[in-house]
This record gives sequence, C-alpha cells and structure tokens, in this order.
Amino acid sequence: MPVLEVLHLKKSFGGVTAVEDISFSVEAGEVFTIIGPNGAGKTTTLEMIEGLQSPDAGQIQFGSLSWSKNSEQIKVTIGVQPQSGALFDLLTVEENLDLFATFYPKSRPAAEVLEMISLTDQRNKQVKKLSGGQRQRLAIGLAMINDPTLIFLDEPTTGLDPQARRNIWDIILKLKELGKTTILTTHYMEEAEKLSDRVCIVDQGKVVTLDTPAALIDRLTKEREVRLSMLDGEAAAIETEKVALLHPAVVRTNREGSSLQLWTTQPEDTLYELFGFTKDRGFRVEQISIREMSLEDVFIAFTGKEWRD
Ligand SMILES: Nc1ncnc2c1ncn2[C@@H]1O[C@H](COP(=O)(O)OP(=O)(O)OP(=O)(O)O)[C@@H](O)[C@H]1O
Repeated sequence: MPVLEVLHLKKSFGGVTAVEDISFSVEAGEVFTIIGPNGAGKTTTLEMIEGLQSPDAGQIQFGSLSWSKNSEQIKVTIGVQPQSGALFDLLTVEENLDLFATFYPKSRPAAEVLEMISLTDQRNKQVKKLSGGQRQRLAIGLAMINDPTLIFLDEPTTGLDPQARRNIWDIILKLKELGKTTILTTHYMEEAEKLSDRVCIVDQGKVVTLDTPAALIDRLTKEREVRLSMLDGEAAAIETEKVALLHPAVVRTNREGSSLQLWTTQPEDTLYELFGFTKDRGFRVEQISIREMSLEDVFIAFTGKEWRD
C-alpha cells in the first residue's frame, strides 16, 4: 500500500489555476521528486499534501489516514521543512530543535538530529550566524525532529553552492538508509537524477510524466545530441546544417556561429553522411562529440521548455 496517494488535486487562486489535475502515489522508502518549471504548481501541490492549503477538489490519503478525519495522526507522521525565514535567528541551533520538539507529543533526541545534519559542532551557535547551507540543514533537521516516516523538502538546495548542496544530498541519502520516505522538489536536474527513485514532471498544474530517472532517460535513448565545430566558419556550418536536416534520423538542429548541434536517432549513420558531405566540399571539422541524454533532455522533450538551472 502506498504511503501517500494523491488523486485529481485541483487548486485555483482567483482566476489563476495553480494545480489543474495532479495524481500520483508514493511508496514507502522512496525519494520521490517533483520537478517542473517556475509556476508549475509544485509548492501548491506540496502545501495541499502537508495540510497547509485545502484543495478545491481531489483526495489526499496517507495510507488509510486523511486530513478530514485523522489530522492529529498525520501531523506526527509527516515532517515539513520550514521556510528558512521561520527559524528563530536569536536562538541557537539546539534551542531551535528543542523548541520544535515541544510541538510534538514524541520527538527524536536533538543530539541525534544534530549528528544527522552535521551541525553538532554548531549546536551552540545562534542561527543568525549560520551559513546558508547550515540554515538549510537545520531546516531539514527541524523536519525530522518528530521522527516522521514521510518528509517533505521543498527546494532544500536552492541558492546553495555545490558543496552545500552535496551536504544536503548526503542527508537525504541518510534518510533513505533509515527507511524514511522523502518527497522533494528541486530546481536542479542533476539532483533529481542522482537522488530520486522516481521523478514526477509537472507543468501547468498537471503531471506530464512520472517514472524512474533511468526509465525516463531510456525513452529518449534513441536520440543523441551530436556537436560539430567547423574550422571553415559560419558558412560551412550553415551548409552542413542544411544537409543534416535532410537526413531522416535528424530530429532537430541548432547552430551558433560555426558550431552545430543536432539531435539524431542514428548518430553513426548521420555522421557518416555528414562527413561524406564535408569531405566533398573540403570543409574541415574541428571537434565532434556525441552526448548521452540526461534527465534535462527528458524535461525539454516532455515540456518543450528549456530548464532554468
Ligand atoms: N497564494 C497564491 N495566490 C495567488 N496565486 C498563487 C498563490 N500561490 C501560487 N499562486 C500561483 O499559482 C501558480 C503555481 O504556483 P506554485 O508556487 O505552486 O508553483 P511552483 O511550481 O512551486 O513554482 P516555483 O518553482 O517558482 O516555486 C503560479 O502561477 C503562482 O503565481
């Protein structure tokens, strides 16, 4: 039985439809990631599930529990990362954890949480003196203080430098080792690809696709991005692009100056033909590379939008 099931959620604000129709279910122990462009409805979806907003329509079930009948039970089962503005700046790290612990009938010892979020050495530091990454780790710690089975992290790494982001990935992986379920939203594709068991892509308030990162990428594996850089300038690239577009396996192309990008389902065959052409014309190709598809390509393919990372 899924730990969370969301069925046909809908939410509008005045004339703006934030969530049009979102359904998914989450299994115990998985990292389930929702990604999507700005304004896709990710935060609104999460807030409805967390009980912070009421849906206009649809159902939210935590196993057999629902907000209308079992709100007290749900509150002790889930952990929600507070916005970083909700932390108490003048209190120390440990005092914040102790304070949040009082909101719950049962809590995990602060020392254990401090270890998990690698803030034991900063336990007596005032929160206002923490770095951005440390604040975010504390926010995740606060989401864990009631020892929840299901944890919601809304863009926990936004704005952090790569090392601080990696520290947060480590916490998410530790939570997984403990058998916890994490529902994550992120702006970073690489993060979704690395951490998630399954990824749900939303756009304009609807689920566009949902699967494991590997399966999503697999759907596009037939397509490869080929890059060519021409030594003989833009005119050579323009002509080569025209020839590439005539090849039946070439899906689309892009050119900037003398550099050419093309997406093809038959890279070898396409290159063979292009090299035939460049050799005939005496054009010299300076660089060539064939790139594997990533989750970012899946996103672009399904939503038709560039990723904003
Ligand atoms: N309280 C609100 N009042 C009015 N409009 C809102 C409100 N909350 C969200 N919206 C609108 O609903 C849409 C979805 O917003 P939401 O914050 O859920 O998207 P998101 O996918 O989380 O975006 P982002 O990645 O930018 O955080 C947006 O058009 C947003 O402007």
